[in-house]
Amino acid sequence: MTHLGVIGGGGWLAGALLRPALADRVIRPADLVLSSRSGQISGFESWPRVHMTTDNAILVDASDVILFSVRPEDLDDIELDLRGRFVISVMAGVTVEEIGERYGARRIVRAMPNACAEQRLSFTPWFATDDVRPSETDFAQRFFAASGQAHLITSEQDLDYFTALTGSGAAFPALMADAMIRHAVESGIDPDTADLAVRQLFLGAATQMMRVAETPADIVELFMEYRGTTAAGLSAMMEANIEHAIFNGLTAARRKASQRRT
Ligand SMILES: NC(=O)C1=CN([C@@H]2O[C@H](COP(=O)(O)OP(=O)(O)OC[C@H]3O[C@@H](n4cnc5c(N)ncnc54)[C@H](OP(=O)(O)O)[C@@H]3O)[C@@H](O)[C@H]2O)C=CC1
Ligand SMILES: O=C(O)[C@@H]1CCC=N1
Repeated sequence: MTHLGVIGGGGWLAGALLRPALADRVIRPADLVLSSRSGQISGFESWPRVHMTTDNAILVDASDVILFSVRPEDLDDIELDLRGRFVISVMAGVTVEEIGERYGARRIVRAMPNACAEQRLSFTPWFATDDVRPSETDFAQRFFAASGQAHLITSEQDLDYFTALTGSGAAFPALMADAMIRHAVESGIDPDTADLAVRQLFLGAATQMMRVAETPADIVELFMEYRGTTAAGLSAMMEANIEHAIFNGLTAARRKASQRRT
């Protein structure tokens, strides 16, 4: 079995990825080492054999696979020699070139999961350098598949785009959901009921969009054809140029994802 070391293993994303992988036995608890700066790591109480450390060198010595899950700005404090080692990174905007330059590794997988990993509902595109071995790509696929849909891609540049589109997880839908809840409350619906109604709406909408053959555009068109209440709402949102707001948001997030290199 693979020995996995996760630098930043106490963080939000690491926990969201690791709990499904542990539950599915992709990794054995005794073969997992997590590091943090503070030594404060919670969320692994069900797996008491997981090792925890504040020393990344100890983590590296104990691991076949080193997964980086720290915030990009924290990399400057991490000095390691990872020549000849297999490295996975989930860090936004950190290229394989940068990882290679900093740490000497050549066998690198870069992935962009999202925090829906905790619910096993991440969309996780991942990219591998040419030198990565078949057993290592197999591990990466199994590891990311435990927490959602793992999708091998061949263009590293596309990862910056996916950082904006799907790495953001619930954030963009949550913005729309929050506006709907606030409108409902302003219209006299009690807050708890508004909250429940909108959460259930998003669950229903996402489940339906995943299960029916029609595309999201088809669904919009279907409601427009009724020329009823929903069409009135959709038309007003289109007139207010909701598409423009969404395009601007994704463009800004995409720009930020590649900003470290500009
Ligand atoms: N959260 C998300 O939705 C997503 C995050 N990402 C990427 O994942 C990465 C992690 O994000 P996230 O989990 O949200 O961040 P968090 O801040 O939740 O976690 C970062 C972790 O890194 C630890 N850390 C920082 N410096 C060191 C160090 N020198 N040695 C060991 N551990 C260290 C922190 O420890 P301590 O708390 O003790 O300081 C903390 O446990 C980022 O690069 C982000 O871009 C990608 C997609 C989605
Ligand atoms: O917002 C961020 O920077 C990180 C990367 C993608 C999701 N969270």
